Parts: sequence; C-alpha cells; structure tokens
Amino acid sequence: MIVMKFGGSSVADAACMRQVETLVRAALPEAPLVVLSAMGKTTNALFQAARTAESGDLPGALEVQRAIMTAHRRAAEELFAGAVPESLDTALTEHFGELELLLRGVALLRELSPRSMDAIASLGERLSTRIFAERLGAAWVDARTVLRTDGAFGEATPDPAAIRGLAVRHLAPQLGAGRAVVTQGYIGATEDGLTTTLGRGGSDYSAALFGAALGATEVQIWTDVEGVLTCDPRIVPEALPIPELSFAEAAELAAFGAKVLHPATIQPAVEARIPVTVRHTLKPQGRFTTISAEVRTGRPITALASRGPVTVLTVSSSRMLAQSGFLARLFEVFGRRGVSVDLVATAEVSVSLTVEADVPLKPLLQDLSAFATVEVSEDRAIIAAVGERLKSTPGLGARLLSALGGINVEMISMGANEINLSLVVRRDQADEALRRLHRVLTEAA
Ligand SMILES: Nc1ncnc2c1ncn2[C@@H]1O[C@H](COP(=O)(O)OP(=O)(O)O)[C@@H](O)[C@H]1O
Ligand SMILES: N[C@@H](CC(=O)OP(=O)(O)O)C(=O)O
Repeated sequence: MIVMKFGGSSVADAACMRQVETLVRAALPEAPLVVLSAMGKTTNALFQAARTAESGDLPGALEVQRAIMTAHRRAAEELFAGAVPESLDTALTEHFGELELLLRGVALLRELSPRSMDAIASLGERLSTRIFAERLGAAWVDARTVLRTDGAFGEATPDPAAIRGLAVRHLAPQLGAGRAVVTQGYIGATEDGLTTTLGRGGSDYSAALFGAALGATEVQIWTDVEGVLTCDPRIVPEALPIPELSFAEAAELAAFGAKVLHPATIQPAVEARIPVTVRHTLKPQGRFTTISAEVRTGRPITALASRGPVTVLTVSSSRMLAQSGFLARLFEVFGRRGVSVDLVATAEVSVSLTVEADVPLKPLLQDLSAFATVEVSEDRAIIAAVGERLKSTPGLGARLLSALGGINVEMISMGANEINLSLVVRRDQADEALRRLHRVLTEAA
C-alpha cells in the first residue's frame, strides 16, 4: 500500500479536490491510504474563531464559523453538481453544530484551553475528509481511532506502538488494491478518546506515522511545489527542485525552516526505511523529490533554509571555573528551565547559543547570573546550508562567507553530522543572505 497525503493547498476548493480525485483514482491499484489536511486556510480560520470566542465576542466567532460553513457547503455543492448526498449533508450539519457548540462554550467561559483548541481545530480535517470520501465513494476512517497520542494538547506526541496495533485493526482490513481509504492528517486522540493535534503542519507527520504502521512502500506528500527546492521559493524565486535527498538532509532542512515538510515527518519513515516523495498536485508528471536512505551525491550544498526570529545568548564565565565545570553548569540551567538550544559555538571562556525568540529570558538570565555574564542579541535568524558533500568539499566555507560580503555573520556552527553549516545573521538581512548563498549553491559543482 501507499500513503498519499494532500496538503491544504491541494484541497483548497472543489476544483482542487477534483484534481486530487483524479490522482487517487489513478493510484487505486496501489491500495492508497489518503491523508488529507483541512481545506486551504481553514485551520487558521478555526484558530481565529476560537480566539474571537475567547475574547467574549460570540457574534464575531460565529461569523467566522459561517464563513467556514459556506466554503465547505460550496465545495460540496460544486462537487456534486447541486445534489449533495443526504449522508454528507447530515455529516456536515453535525460538524457545523459541533463547532458552534464548542465556540459558544469558549465564549461563555472566556477560556480557551489547548484541549478546547484541539477539539475546535480538528474540525478542519474532519470536514475536508467527509466531503472528499463521499465524492470518491471511499471508506472514511476517523484518524482518532488510530493515531494514539499523549495528552500534550496542541503538540501531542504519538505512540507508534499503539498506532501500529490500531492501524492493523481499523485501517488494514479496509485497504486493498482497487479501493482507497480516506482519513485525516494532523489529528489524533488520547487513550481516553480526547481529541489532540500534532502541531501546525502536522499532517505530513500523520502520513509518515500511518505509512510506518502499515508498512507502506511509499509515503507521497502532495503539495504546491515540484518537490523540495534548493531554497524557499518565496525568497529565492529561482530555487530549483532537488531530485534526491537523504533522510538526514531532509530532517535538517525541515528542522531549519523548510516549510514544505513537517520536521518530525522523516523520523517514522527513516525507522521503517520507507521512501518519502514530495510532489506537485497540479503537475503530477513534473519533477519531484525522493527522500530515502540511499544517498546519491549531487551538489556540495543541497539546499538552504532559514529560521527566525531567534535570540543569541553569549554566556561568559564570570569566575575562573574550569571550562568543563562551566559548560556543565550552563547546560544544567537550560535543562532545568526546559529551554532547548539550537546552535552552540564555544570559545575558551564563553559560549554562544541560540534559543527560540519566545523563550522567557528572565528566569534563565537570573539563574545564569550566579556564575556568568550574558549578552543578549534578539531578532536574529539562523541560515542553514545543508548537504552530504559539505564536509568533503574544500574551500566551500570560505566561498559562502565571502559571498555574504557586508552581511555580518555573528555565529557559525557545523553540525556534528557535518551535513549542516549554520550561520547566524540579523533577521532583516536573512533574505538577502539566502539570495547570495543561493548563487554559491548553483555555482558550486
Ligand atoms: N525548500 C523549500 N522547498 C519547497 N517549498 C518550500 C521550501 N521552503 C518553503 N517552502 C514553501 O512550502 C510550501 C508548501 O508547504 P505548505 O504550504 O505547508 O503546503 P501544504 O498546504 O501542501 O501542506 C511551498 O508553497 C513553499 O512556498
Ligand atoms: N491543517 C493543519 C495541518 C497541516 O498539516 O496542514 P497543511 O498540510 O496544509 O500544512 C494546519 O494547517 O496546520
């Protein structure tokens, strides 16, 4: 069997869904499990409705709910030429009613817990899959019966062993050559049946988890670009599709901001040795990327990605602590405060490191002040150059740095796996830095 995941842009309206239908029908011999995201920007709209309700503005929240309803009803009407089957009509009405109840509850209490937010957010995927499954005449499976997670609402952690068991029970019997099964990305449930989500963009992750649980021969991520490109095309329009990526390269790119893949996607696929392909829904015959364990070396720099804003902390030992003692105390503070560190560069008496911009700094700085002085630089961005051949290409670092010319590089770090060279620059210079580095990427053979 294969997994075919279609992102929000691929199911944005009736015309898009027709194209998805064509692709799925063509793949029926491969026994596809179709994993869908919410239509277009529905998840954003659901978040907006929930936050509006939380502020006490129920009419405002219900207005957003009506806009969501209209978009889904219109798509259904168009797909069924005005004759929406009664079963679908009933399902949609039930879902809209559930959304309204949830929003009324939030508005009444003026309280929006992550748990309520997940219940509300789950409606996007539940609606899109209802419409599509009906159109395809395929089985519809509620992902919450299979995708078991912990109770960390908003960013739940899946339980692969439980998912395997549940997939064998609820999904496998329905899968087979000649028919498709439709389910949702992004959503799951706890053992007690409470709805959870895997975090924004989490449908890719769902697809990989289902693929691993069912032993898929391929996980296909269908989106609006011809695969993973050498850089974010919104920043570097001349970015090129990458035919082949290693699992390690893909994981680095996703972690460092390449939005096309959810960072966690690769993990279940790596463990199960399942190739992941990234393809363009509107150009199925076009180019695409295959991500697999096998590395066929291409350019020295495979791709660039950037992530920001981040904050750089330069921590200097205020006492004559032995360096080993200093590092131990330093990381103990980050561990205790639950702050994860992305990049680290060490000198004899100081360490520079980056943390997410939204990390509360006050408690951290207070703890560090016991044995160190800290300089804080906010509004920075990490730029990552990723490639399996980085380490074996002499002079590449020098070429990258000289291409940056007047852009000040405040930190440099080579990842331990030696396939990621990361630089920190001011955030307002990050896009220009990417454009200049991309020239080096295309020139370097
Ligand atoms: N390196 C990259 N390669 C391809 N796309 C990228 C890259 N970096 C960022 N993107 C952006 O990711 C988008 C696809 O991801 P996303 O919007 O989440 O799609 P979907 O709705 O299909 O899940 C592309 O339209 C592109 O703008
Ligand atoms: N709908 C969810 C999950 C997701 O993965 O969406 P997309 O495939 O459109 O990035 C979100 O918007 O976060």
